[in-house]
Amino acid sequence: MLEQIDLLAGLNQPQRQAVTTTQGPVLILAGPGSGKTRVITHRIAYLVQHEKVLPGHILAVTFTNKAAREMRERLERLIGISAAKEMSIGTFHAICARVLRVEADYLLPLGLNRSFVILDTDDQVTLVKQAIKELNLDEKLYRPSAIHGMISRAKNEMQGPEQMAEQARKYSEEVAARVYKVYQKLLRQSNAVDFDDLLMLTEQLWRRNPEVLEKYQRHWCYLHVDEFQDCNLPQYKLIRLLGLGTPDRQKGAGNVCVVGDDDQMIYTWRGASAENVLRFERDFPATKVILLEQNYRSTQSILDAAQGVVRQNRLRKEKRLWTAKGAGEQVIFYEAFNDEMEGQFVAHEIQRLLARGEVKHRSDIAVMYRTNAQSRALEEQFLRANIPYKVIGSRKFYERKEIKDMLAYLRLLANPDDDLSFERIVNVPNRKVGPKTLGELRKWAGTQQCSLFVAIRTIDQYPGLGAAAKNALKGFAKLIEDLRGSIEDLPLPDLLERIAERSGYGHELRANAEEELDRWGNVLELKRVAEDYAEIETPVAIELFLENVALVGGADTVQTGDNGTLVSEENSDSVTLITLHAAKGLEYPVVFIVGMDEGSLPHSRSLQSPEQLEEERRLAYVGFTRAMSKLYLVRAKRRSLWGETQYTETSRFVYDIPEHLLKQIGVVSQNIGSSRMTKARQVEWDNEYNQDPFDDQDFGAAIGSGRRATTTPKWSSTTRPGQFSSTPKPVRQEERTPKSQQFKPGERVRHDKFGEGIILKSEMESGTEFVEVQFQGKIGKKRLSLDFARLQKL
Ligand SMILES: Nc1ncnc2c1ncn2[C@@H]1O[C@H](COP(=O)(O)OP(=O)(O)OP(=O)(O)O)[C@@H](O)[C@H]1O
Ligand SMILES: [Mg+2]
Repeated sequence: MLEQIDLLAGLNQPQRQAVTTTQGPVLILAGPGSGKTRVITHRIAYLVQHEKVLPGHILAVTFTNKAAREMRERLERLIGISAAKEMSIGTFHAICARVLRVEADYLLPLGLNRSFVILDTDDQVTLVKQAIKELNLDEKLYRPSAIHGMISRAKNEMQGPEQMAEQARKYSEEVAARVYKVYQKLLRQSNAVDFDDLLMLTEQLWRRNPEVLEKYQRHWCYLHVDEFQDCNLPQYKLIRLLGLGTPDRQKGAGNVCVVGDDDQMIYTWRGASAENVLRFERDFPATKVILLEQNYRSTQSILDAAQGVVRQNRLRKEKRLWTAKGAGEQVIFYEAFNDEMEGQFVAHEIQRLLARGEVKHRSDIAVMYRTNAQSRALEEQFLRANIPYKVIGSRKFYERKEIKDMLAYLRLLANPDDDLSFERIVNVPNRKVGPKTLGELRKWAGTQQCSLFVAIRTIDQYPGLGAAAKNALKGFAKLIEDLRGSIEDLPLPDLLERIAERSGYGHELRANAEEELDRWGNVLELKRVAEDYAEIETPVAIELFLENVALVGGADTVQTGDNGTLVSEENSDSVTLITLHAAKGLEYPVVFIVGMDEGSLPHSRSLQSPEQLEEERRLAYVGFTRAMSKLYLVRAKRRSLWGETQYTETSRFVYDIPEHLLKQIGVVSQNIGSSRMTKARQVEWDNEYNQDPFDDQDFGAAIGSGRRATTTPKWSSTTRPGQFSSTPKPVRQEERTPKSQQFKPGERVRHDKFGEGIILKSEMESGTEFVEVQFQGKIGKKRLSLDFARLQKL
């Protein structure tokens, strides 16, 4: 028998009120960390334990599957596994999919049956493409991803093709409405629905069939919704239909409890709207509004820093939020020279926190970023530093499909006999080389005792394949031959670009719509990695590049599960890498947010629109407020955005943090002469950072000087980030005598500690030669200043 836990003991007064107000509509509006999710969980347990509500009558809607899992686990601990099992806990999409399968008979007139499939975003875009073709529209003029986005937005506003056409103000919208119609037809023809359909169809089903609605109203008579601020219109309507309660109740008096925080609304691009709260109060006039003001998660410094950022938004209601945790530490701000060193800093700092016992478990640490492609630089450094990590919401960078595909192209160019790579990409993008053709080609290669690629040369002699299949194969072979022909002329990054363009794969990836899995962004990030090899002869560059990739993406990576999280590391102690969007609702003792620069956060796409900027601000707010005791804001002064290296500016959000709450550590930036280029010159650690792991001088030398540069001006904790770029400080007291460049890309060198390597790049900066070297094995790439590093030519 499960011991009864006092469900109210650990709650403050308004939280108790929220838990015990079990009848009628309840709206909880409160800031991050104030216990909204905890209140929902305890309320559900309370309903079962005290009010003897049957668990089957309880529905809880969460924003992600992960959140649903966590809530279920919490409830298992509070009221036992068997009771928790009977409850419905899931995302809107999951719940709707279940309803639709049960009520599949109602879908028959629409051309759907019980075994309908739910298309993922890639498949949805493919279907949009097909619809565009069917309408004889030019795919170049009407990008499938853009049209797909417009259709999805229309669906989120609950418009069908006709309504979309009626409301169209621009020609492109008219076109999209036409595509929408064909797209829906194609969906139904293949007995398929997209994500938006799940919501719309359920809403329609309930609205048009009162008897069905009533069944669910009686079944799920206690409704809970977490992250209410991010509901879109169909989701809101589902809440309203269900929440109105059974027909024998007074209108608008159902047992519906929604919790949210308008400052954390980060999905307006999916149709979330600030109207929700107003609508709710209008639709449910009996609503009891409960405010929670105590934050139990973060220190006051973290809260104040976060509020400094979100307070700049115009369209918001001020909320009170305080914590009993005390001021805590300042927020730490660090500027790295480039994104590689940004990752290096995070990795070293994590090691330092663990070594000093400041953090016990790696799972207490999360590193957050704006876009998935940003995980690459971090992953590379974590692998080098042997820090176990898991990527949430996406696969590890080198396991992402588009990256594996691009690398397979490169491998095949380097080695045409690489059958594994051949098989991976012979039909990527689709060239009509199906499994059957491939099977026949394998047979032919078997009889000829050669690789698949070589077998194509003689494929005309093989009777087992038709002309169309042979032509498809020959077309592919020609593509690879042509690309091989350009190896000598093109630097590695350009070669990657040519592969993407000539193969048509780039076009296909750009057509992909999903914001959160920006596949083309990942390919550009791969190209960025290749930039480091641009100055080396391409055949050697390919070899080094693939070697480096094998090192960071190879042996020690673990299999991933369906949802992209690591299976075998799921329960092991690892650091979490996660996008800001996916981090909503979560909390960690230590949070690093990387990419705190203009263009990354706020994202470059948002800079033109005040509304989108406000959303970026809320996103930063969500990120900051995930931290319990330590928050690091990290940025790179030089970053490659969309494949090009640029000097960046500190994120405007950093400047919104009250000065006394921010402590800058690390590199001083400087204006050199008339050049506008900001350069990293000096490293200096505050006293408390003296036990830093950079003792080995590896990092210091890498940035240019290291702790030996005792003349570095020490700055106070009140210095504002970015200020350095306008107030140059002396670097060295002695004058430098200009030296000439000693190393060239491609040269082999030896370093006392790092061993043998190859020079990738050499550049002079203010009289100092900086080289980038790829060392063998785990050491990998390093940027060294020749003022300090001793390199011997081999
Ligand atoms: N009364 C309380 N006493 C002790 N700890 C509490 C109390 N209320 C909440 N907490 C703790 O505070 C943390 C934040 O709570 P919770 O995640 O429920 O906040 P939230 O309002 O849902 O935040 P977010 O808006 O970020 O989703 C959790 O660790 C939770 O267990
Ligand atoms: Mg929450």
